[in-house]
Amino acid sequence: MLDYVKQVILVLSGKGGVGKSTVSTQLALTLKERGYKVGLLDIDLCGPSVPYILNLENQNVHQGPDGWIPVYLDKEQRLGVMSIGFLLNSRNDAVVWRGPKKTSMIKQFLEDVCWQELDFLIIDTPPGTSDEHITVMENLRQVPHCGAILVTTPQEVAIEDVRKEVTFCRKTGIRIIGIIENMSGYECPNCSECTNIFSSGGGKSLADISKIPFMGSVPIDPRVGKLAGQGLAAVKELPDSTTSRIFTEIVNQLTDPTTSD
Ligand SMILES: Nc1ncnc2c1ncn2[C@@H]1O[C@H](COP(=O)(O)OP(=O)(O)OP(=O)(O)O)[C@@H](O)[C@H]1O
Ligand code: SF4
Repeated sequence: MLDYVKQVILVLSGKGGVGKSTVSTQLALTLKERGYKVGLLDIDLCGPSVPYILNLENQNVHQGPDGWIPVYLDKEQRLGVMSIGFLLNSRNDAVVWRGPKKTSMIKQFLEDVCWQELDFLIIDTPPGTSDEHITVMENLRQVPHCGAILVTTPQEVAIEDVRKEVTFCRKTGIRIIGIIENMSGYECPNCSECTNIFSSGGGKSLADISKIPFMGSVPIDPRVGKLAGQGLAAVKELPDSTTSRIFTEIVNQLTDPTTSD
């Protein structure tokens, strides 16, 4: 399964609203800007926000002879996207499915999308550890070059939840690539001064304690919030921002052969 994908990255968070979809999309956009072929699979069945963030909300996926054809962000087809959101009439439609139906939809997402050859497949998951995660983990355990990035915010309560994610990954045998701390201070768009609104450094200390690589701290930047809905990469639109620098560093870590399995 997924043998045409060089690297699969699951993006996980213990809590909702920590910016997991923002991190997944900026990661995908940064990799695309660097010339990689990328797939972004949104399996947040209850709150699929990737089509909105990438400004692809009114697009439809089509069934080809070999499965679903993803929606492409660019005409060069460097970033393909698949989301349950493409199958709903509106973003506000709730998917109220029981476990078995969710499980079979996720299996279809993993098996029946014609991605073509990909350098990276990024999988945006729902928050927490639910049926969806168990299905994904069971299906991906055998896939070489599969790992998870954990996203958290600096507050203690979010860190506690990410600790549970670490245990979950270790129990299910998924390699943890690293932790990203999002909303780590507020970067003023005028003078670039960064103010710690919450406590800071929680993600880094959890990474140190758990012996997991710490990949970077992304500040709250209102300009990044505004990129959501437009499908624009911070590395291209805000090249001088801290966010751009951090995503560049994160992608360097992912593409450096000495840091991968
Ligand atoms: N670094 C940031 N700077 C500014 N705004 C941000 C940042 N990260 C996320 N946001 C904003 O916070 C909100 C929540 O982000 P996002 O949807 O990515 O979170 P999530 O963890 O995926 O949520 P969910 O639990 O619903 O899946 C969005 O409005 C997003 O634009
Ligand atoms: S951080 Fe700098 S630019 Fe932003 S409000 Fe304060 S002084 Fe003004």
